[in-house]
Amino acid sequence: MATLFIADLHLSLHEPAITAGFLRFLRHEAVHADALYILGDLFDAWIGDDDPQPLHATVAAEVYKLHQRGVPCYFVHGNRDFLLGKRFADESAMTLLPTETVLDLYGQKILILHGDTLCTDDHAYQKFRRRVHNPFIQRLFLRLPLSLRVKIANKMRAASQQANQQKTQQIMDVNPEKVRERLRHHQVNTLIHGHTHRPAIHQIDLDGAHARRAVLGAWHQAGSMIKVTPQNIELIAFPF
Ligand SMILES: O=C(CCCCNC(=O)Nc1ccc(S(=O)(=O)N2CCN(c3cc(Cl)cc(C(F)(F)F)c3)CC2)cc1)NO
Ligand SMILES: [Mn+2]
Repeated sequence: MATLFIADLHLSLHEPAITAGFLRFLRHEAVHADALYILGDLFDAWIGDDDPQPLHATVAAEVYKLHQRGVPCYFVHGNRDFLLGKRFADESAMTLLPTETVLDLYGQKILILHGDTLCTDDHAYQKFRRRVHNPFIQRLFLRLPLSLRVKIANKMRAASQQANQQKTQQIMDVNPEKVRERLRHHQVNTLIHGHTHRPAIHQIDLDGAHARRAVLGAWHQAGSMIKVTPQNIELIAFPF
């Protein structure tokens, strides 16, 4: 009896070892779980479900096999793959979840989200996020020829990397008050997210009560998952 959470694999054609690790994880670990939640940035970029990259079809087919084995898979958008849509979700039999969801797992309420919305000190990013989450802008972008979307994406990824180098570590982490505000809003004492690539389970004092924030690691040299069972919540790093 376990529910698994992963995030920030940043799958791309340039990192075949991570893709191979993910497929092994699906076949040997996720297949035995009650459910798998992917909390965003599964892909390093996403410019539309019509992008014919072979990687997408490979991943969709492998995730679909979970569904055939009776393991539900849920997806929360990250700041990279926020355009992943219904077509890919159907191909992979993933259920798309909103930005924030409160789960009731084995009797414990848990708030799940990607984590970028917690980084409220990163004003430049929040401004970027508001713009690209505008439905009108999204419809416009997705109507552009794929070749133009590729060009824009390459420019934006480079600009992102550039911008991140200028940012302090502090502003790129979650804002502690925002974390507490979200826990209060949903009336939960446990939160699981990714995005910051700083894996840890933090104990939080929430108005005198005990709360915790569990952060998933990115998949670079190893895999990272959070395993929730009726007894506890574990952060596990594993070789892929
Ligand atoms: O940790 C931190 C740092 C976080 C860093 C955040 N930066 C970050 O995520 N950047 C980023 C994310 C996705 C990509 S992309 O390549 O996948 N792709 C680019 C083009 N996309 C687009 C969509 C729309 Cl609707 C509209 C446009 C428009 F209008 F601009 F053309 C473009 C779709 C997505 C490229 C870069 N902060 O706390
Ligand atoms: Mn992210």
